Amino acid sequence: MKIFSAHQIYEADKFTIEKQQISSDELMERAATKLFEWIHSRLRGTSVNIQLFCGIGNNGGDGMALARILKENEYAIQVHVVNYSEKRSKDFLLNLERLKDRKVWPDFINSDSTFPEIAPNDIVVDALFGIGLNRSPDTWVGNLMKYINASKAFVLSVDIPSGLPMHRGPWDPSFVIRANYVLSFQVPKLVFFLPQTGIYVDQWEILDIGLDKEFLNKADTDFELIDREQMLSVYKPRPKFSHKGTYGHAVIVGGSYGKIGAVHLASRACLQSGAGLVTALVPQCGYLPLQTAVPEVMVLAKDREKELSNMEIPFKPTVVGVGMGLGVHEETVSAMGSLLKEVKSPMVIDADGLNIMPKHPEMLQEVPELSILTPHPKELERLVGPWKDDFEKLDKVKAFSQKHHVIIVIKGAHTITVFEEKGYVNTTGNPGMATAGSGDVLTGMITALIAQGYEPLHAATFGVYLHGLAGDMGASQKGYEALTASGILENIGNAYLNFLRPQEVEVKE
Ligand SMILES: NC(=O)C1=CN([C@@H]2O[C@H](COP(=O)(O)OP(=O)(O)OC[C@H]3O[C@@H](n4cnc5c(N)ncnc54)[C@H](O)[C@@H]3O)[C@@H](O)[C@H]2O)[C@@H](O)CC1
Ligand SMILES: [K+]
Repeated sequence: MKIFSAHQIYEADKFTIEKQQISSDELMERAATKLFEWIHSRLRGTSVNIQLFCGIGNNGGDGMALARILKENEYAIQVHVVNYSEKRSKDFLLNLERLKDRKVWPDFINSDSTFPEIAPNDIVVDALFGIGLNRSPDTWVGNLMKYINASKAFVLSVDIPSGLPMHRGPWDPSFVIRANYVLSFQVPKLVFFLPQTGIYVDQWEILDIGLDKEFLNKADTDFELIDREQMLSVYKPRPKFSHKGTYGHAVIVGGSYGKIGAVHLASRACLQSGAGLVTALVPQCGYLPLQTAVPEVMVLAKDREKELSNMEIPFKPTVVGVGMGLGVHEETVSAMGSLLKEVKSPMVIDADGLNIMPKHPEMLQEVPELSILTPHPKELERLVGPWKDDFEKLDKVKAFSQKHHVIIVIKGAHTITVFEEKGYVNTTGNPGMATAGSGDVLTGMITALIAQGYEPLHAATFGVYLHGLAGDMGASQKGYEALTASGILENIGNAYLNFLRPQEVEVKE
């Protein structure tokens, strides 16, 4: 599913209005009707007090139109116009008049007004600002937002939590509505998925307001949501007459004294994600534990006892995954330099494999094109430098990806895979996966997909998707706290099964 910028959404609105020969207020009416249907299907006429806080632009217009439809259906409503500007939109004014025609008189909140009381059982509809926010809300409007946030009421935001700009972090983090639920028109918004702004959104859902499908399909967007449907188009079924050679020989390079477990996790994850053969390249201390714990994995134990000083691979592997538990011993660093010179095909680089790079920038030049780097936030900062907000971070990562022609997997609640100009936002996973070794499992999985012939970008997005799904399945058995990297690993098979199972189609009444 594509993620559109504000500019693209306005374009889609305009295009739809022209093509379908409707007026802008008809589109607003559609939006408001969808909002009403969502609310009505849940409340079914329950007597609850609904307080609508409406701005003076089109987001406020949506709120006003919704208020009218709620009133027509005998809901108890109170409408507040938050009068933050004289520049009222045409469709807002039209819907204000329509509301007055129904004998509903909104109260107008200005900078010196006392805010209305909000009871814990009320429902607040937040229609202050939509995607048109382009500067910080005035202090009194911000204070109203804080007041709404401090209430115990359920807050339903129209399109986007008010106060969140579409293109940058908020000017003041306390001047943003914290939404229990966001009903967003037609397309998801990037801010729902970024760590600094996703915190304002508990749950979100898309309402289809009938924007032109052809326009939406054709548009080129900077970001995309990775979902099951898309991954199914990437998935490579295993042919009957295949053999283990068909699925490649992956080499996992890593480990040092006390950190052999990282290689254990990555190698097992690599096998369980479908690689034909897996060899672990480790220092001597890794030989016995790996041979004992994972009989399916071949082990190449190099000369030193406690760390790798030689990463020579005596055959041509399909793919190399490197870095987990490696340490940063001087000789390990130099061995890594040689490995990078040796390998010409895309690699997967994680953990210490990444930590080595910023101190040895010359190594970055040796990273094969289309390699996949999987940094967590600290590792990422070392690679691209600090950022002031998530948007700057994404810009920096895109620039880095373009410069070095590599794929970067920004790990987080919604992992974003970046390749050149574009970001792919993952939708699986849960907070239970923030646990030791989770990243080693991911590296093993992505390495396995490359071994099986997936092109690197697909290996990264599909690997991230499956890893999250395996984590979700693990968490459903054990809960977040008890989920471990082994728990994720054990569910890779279940994740594949779940992913490939035909989904039940929801039958509408
Ligand atoms: N035809 C359409 O374009 C549709 C628009 N829709 C709604 O329209 C919204 C966008 O509406 P608008 O573009 O009118 O913008 P908003 O309603 O988001 O914002 C209101 C206006 O206030 C001004 N403004 C921005 N920041 C401000 C600030 N900090 N203080 C004071 N004034 C500020 C801007 O001029 C902006 O246009 C969407 O989020 C959606 O809810 C929906 O009705 C669907 C159809
Ligand atoms: K809003």
